[in-house]
Amino acid sequence: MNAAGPLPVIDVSALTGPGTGPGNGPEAGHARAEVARRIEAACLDSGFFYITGHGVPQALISELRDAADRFFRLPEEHKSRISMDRGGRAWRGYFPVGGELTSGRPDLKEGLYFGAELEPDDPRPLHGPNLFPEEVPELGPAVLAYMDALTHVGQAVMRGVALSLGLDEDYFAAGYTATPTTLFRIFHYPSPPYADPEEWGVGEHTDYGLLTLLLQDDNPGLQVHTSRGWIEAPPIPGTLVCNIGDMLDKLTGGLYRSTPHRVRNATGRSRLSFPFFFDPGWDCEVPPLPSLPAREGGRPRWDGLDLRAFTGTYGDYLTAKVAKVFPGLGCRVLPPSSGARENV
Ligand SMILES: O=C(O)CCC(=O)C(=O)O
Ligand SMILES: [Fe+2]
Repeated sequence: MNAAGPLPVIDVSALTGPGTGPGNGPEAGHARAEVARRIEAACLDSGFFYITGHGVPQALISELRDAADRFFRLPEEHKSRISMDRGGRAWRGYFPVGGELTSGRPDLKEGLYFGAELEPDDPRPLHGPNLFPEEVPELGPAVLAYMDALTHVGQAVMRGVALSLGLDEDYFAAGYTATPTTLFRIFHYPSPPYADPEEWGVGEHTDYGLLTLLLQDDNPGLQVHTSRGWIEAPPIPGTLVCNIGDMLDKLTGGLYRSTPHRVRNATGRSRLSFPFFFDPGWDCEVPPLPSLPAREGGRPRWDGLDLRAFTGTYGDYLTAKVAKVFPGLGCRVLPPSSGARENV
């Protein structure tokens, strides 16, 4: 592991607080511009940074962690009462260790998948009601409150991203994220022996959407593939790790790269992590931003994929990705005629 310098920590409170509206004075605008400059530097470098000043109450974070910890300590037969098989096309619920294949191999993690709470008859794949455990009744309310809080953080960071790209601060909120796709997962990485060096908690991958906002417990494990090599992104109390996903890469024509990362829990303890995905609306197509100069080439992606070649909606992209990491579920979420699978 290359011990290159740590990732930047950016205080985003200027983006979450009162904005540049009438009566707020020029200072608010200056503060936002400064945060945007730091976000730009981080996105041009590794695409990964920590944020502070996000405004998510510590009490809510503690409630969520405690409830998740209680859930993963339940016996397997209780956890599997909300198994993903029961969530169907909504892609919700619990999956056991080895149940997800991020890099074509089973991950050494178990987890819970959540999303916006919707009706069972929602026609879109990956949309519908959540499956919450009866054994831990406090988990459901904590998840929904946390997703709500993180949606605000996502909008705030995207204001900074917009400013960093020379766009109006509400550029994304007025379009791509007017109705964002929001997904939330809780992962538990047991502390396995890792006899095989090719075994990972989460295999190397990039994230699919615009931004990922990751809450970690006290245990390290996340590794990021920067241009200087693999570095660790250990937990820093009070922060969230923020990284950009494939859709922001695609929108910026590769100017902001979505960076591969992976997880190995070698602490000897259990590790919990809470990634929240803040993504474009389901029906949005995501061509390069018209305001940016067209860019040719650039370094090849880790997986050889050319994001510019994909032309469908974000919903198409996400559904095809999910079909790959959960092959059993894929046949249920992807219509047989979908061509998206081949392109992603
Ligand atoms: O668990 C982590 O620290 C990261 C998880 C991750 O990369 C993901 O869910 O996309
Ligand atoms: Fe990820």
